[in-house]
Amino acid sequence: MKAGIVGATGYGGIELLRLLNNHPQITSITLYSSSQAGEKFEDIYPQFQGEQTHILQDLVPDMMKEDLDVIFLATPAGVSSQLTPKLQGGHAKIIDLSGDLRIKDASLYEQWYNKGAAPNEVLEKAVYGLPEWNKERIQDADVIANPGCFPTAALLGLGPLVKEGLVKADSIIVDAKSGVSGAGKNPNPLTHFAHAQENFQIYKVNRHQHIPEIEQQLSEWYSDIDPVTFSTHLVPMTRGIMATIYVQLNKNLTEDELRNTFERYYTTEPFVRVREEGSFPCTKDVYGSNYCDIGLTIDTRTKRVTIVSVIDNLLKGAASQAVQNMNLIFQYEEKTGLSPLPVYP
Ligand SMILES: NC(=O)C1=CN([C@@H]2O[C@H](COP(=O)(O)OP(=O)(O)OC[C@H]3O[C@@H](n4cnc5c(N)ncnc54)[C@H](OP(=O)(O)O)[C@@H]3O)[C@@H](O)[C@H]2O)C=CC1
Ligand SMILES: CC(=O)N[C@@H](CCC(=O)OP(=O)(O)O)C(=O)O
Repeated sequence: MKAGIVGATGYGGIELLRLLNNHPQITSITLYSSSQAGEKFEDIYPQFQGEQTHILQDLVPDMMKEDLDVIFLATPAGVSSQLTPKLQGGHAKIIDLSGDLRIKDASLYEQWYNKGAAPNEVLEKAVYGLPEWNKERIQDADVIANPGCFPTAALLGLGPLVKEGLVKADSIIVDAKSGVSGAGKNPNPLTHFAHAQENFQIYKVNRHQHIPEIEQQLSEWYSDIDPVTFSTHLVPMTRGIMATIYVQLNKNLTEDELRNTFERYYTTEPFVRVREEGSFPCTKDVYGSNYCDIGLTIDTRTKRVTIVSVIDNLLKGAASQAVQNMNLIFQYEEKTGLSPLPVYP
């Protein structure tokens, strides 16, 4: 299988290269760059020197869509909305890591991303690539909208209770924290080392672009769901996301019934691990892996459920989830090439 990575010099692209390089079905990987075509990738990132070298290529959509089997777009918002129409309709499957193809309502995308949306024909074709919840549609897809990092953690944590109609519709609060690699390779005033280290800050309060993505999926599971409160914080660590989720139930459940609801959905899922009662995950438990670990409990005083969901933002939140989607599309075993265990400590 021949794979191409657009945006290969970015954090998501680099992780894709690392994963695809170890994927047994991938025979060639072509890297594309909009700003450094002609340069050797290994000169820019010497840590990747090895048996193979990669010259960064210019984007030629007409050739790419026929020559490649799968194209990953690891580009900033606003790029794949323009590029996907040029790459569609050929031989290659497209997996977009950005937010451009996730939100079905073009005007909602424009409102939250402050950019022009992809054409409706593209949005209609794009399948939301959350494998644990959308496997069948992913298997038939030509274009995948890979979920956002925060939505992956939030939705895997909320899915079983919302899908079962157990959550009071107006009670959802998602309090999320991310490491700085979530913002990509270029520092900005928020993520600059001098500002971010020894600091803990909330950002994009009530205006984070992942809010409509989370609400879109929740309302597919349960149409009467109300808007959610979703807050994001920057933590001075390189990678990792923790979403601490609070919901109220509309019926009483015991701890066992609560855990069983999650187990029913996730025991057959290779990358979601639900903790025993009293155990809660931290970000290092999934560092460098495709796992989402979930811990949960009910507060008998407030009747509120606390769900803790952790992922590696660059992996289950981006690159490895994209490879999981590729495996499903091409009918490889879902775990192929996704090295099973986290890096610890
Ligand atoms: N970082 C994370 O944890 C996550 C990121 N995402 C999303 O994935 C995408 C990639 O993220 P990330 O890797 O962190 O971002 P980076 O900023 O690290 O990298 C993006 C890359 O895109 C390329 N690029 C920039 N402009 C263009 C353009 N006009 N056309 C083609 N390529 C361009 C650049 O490479 P070059 O100049 O060589 O072309 C750049 O290296 C983003 O949309 C992001 O929001 C999603 C989930 C998690
Ligand atoms: C730490 C940090 O800044 N994280 C980014 C994640 C952005 C992202 O992944 O954006 P899309 O999913 O919309 O492509 C943020 O909160 O905006």
